[in-house]
Amino acid sequence: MHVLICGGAGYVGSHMAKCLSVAGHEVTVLDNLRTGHREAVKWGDLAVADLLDERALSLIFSRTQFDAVMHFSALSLVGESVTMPYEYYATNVTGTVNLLRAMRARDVRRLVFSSTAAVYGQPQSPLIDEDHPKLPMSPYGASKLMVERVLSDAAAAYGLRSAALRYFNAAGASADGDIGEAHHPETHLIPNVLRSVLGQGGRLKVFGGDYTTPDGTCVRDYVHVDDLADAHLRALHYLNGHDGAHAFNLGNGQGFSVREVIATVQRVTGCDVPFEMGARRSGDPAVLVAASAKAKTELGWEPRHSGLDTIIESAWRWHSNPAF
Ligand SMILES: NC(=O)c1ccc[n+]([C@@H]2O[C@H](COP(=O)([O-])OP(=O)(O)OC[C@H]3O[C@@H](n4cnc5c(N)ncnc54)[C@H](O)[C@@H]3O)[C@@H](O)[C@H]2O)c1
Ligand SMILES: O=c1ccn([C@@H]2O[C@H](COP(=O)(O)OP(=O)(O)O[C@H]3O[C@H](CO)[C@H](O)[C@H](O)[C@H]3O)[C@@H](O)[C@H]2O)c(=O)[nH]1
Repeated sequence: MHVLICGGAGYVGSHMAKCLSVAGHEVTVLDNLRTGHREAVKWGDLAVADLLDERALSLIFSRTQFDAVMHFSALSLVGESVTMPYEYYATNVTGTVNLLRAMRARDVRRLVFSSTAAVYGQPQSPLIDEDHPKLPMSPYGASKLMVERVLSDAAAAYGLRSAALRYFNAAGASADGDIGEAHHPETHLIPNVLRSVLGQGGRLKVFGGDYTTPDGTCVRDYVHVDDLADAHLRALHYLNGHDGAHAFNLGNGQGFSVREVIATVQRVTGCDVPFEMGARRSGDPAVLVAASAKAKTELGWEPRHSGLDTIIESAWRWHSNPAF
């Protein structure tokens, strides 16, 4: 297959490009390089374009007949989305509708879409499954849920087959250290803990120690980026035999607190983590853990790099010697 990867210069998308390439597929990356990196595009061609530029999209689709699209492009910081909602809805919703129109014009009928646990909002049960109420608390989460609605409507109107993969906390890096997470500024926990060990960015600030969790810090479900890529590949194959718009949670089903992440980093790196306790970050639920039974049953997905040690070891390898 020849797969177009929108956002393939970013963190998850670049691991996807590698995974598809290793599986023998051809890849083209479309990215505006806003948060992505040219150096992360090592598999397939790069078309530098913005999803808001319909002419550029139509040109890219006229050059190649893609078999499917994987769509990672987005603005994806919860806090930032609250302060600049127009940009978030434009990129995440309008950009996606532009992409879907370009696909329709060329009769490309399969899409795997990066959704998020943020579509659920405040958890109403310890484990979140796909039927959990969807009450996003930020423009970011709302924009992803809107796209999921568009995908359902597109299935009914145009026969688009899609899978929305709702990831929990993507983490880790490629085992051989050639690509990894490189967000500037970095907001995610694991890279920030590692940066504090490396003396970059000062002491780690722990956002809140007074949550109703066993040690008072927030609990999250960390899933290795290569396991996410594997799930996307499985979702793509799933769409060969299934009409409609589908959604799957992707997580390990096991939560780790911020303090547990810090302790694991200390163990894996053999270094102390300089940190201080700070105030809660607004919008952070105390616990977010996935029930991913649906992805296991229907996609045959099983996370293989799911241990927190494995995730942190791979991230440590990358952050100690990043290629970009
Ligand atoms: N990282 C996580 O923990 C996480 C969790 C849940 C969901 N997600 C979702 O997964 C996807 C990938 O996340 P990531 O961490 O790799 O993000 P990222 O920022 O590293 O990658 C996004 C890519 O999209 C590109 N992009 C942004 N706007 C664009 C536009 N208008 N046109 C073309 N390209 C554009 C960026 O340049 C970047 O390369 C996002 O959709 C995000 O919402 C991520
Ligand atoms: O420097 C930091 C960074 C994070 N945290 C804490 O660590 C936990 C994890 O935070 P991340 O920023 O790494 O991840 P989030 O759970 O906030 O966000 C992730 O999950 C969301 C779904 O709820 C979205 O999908 C988002 O894109 C994705 O990064 C949170 O409790 C946060 O408060 C800190 O204490 N200090």
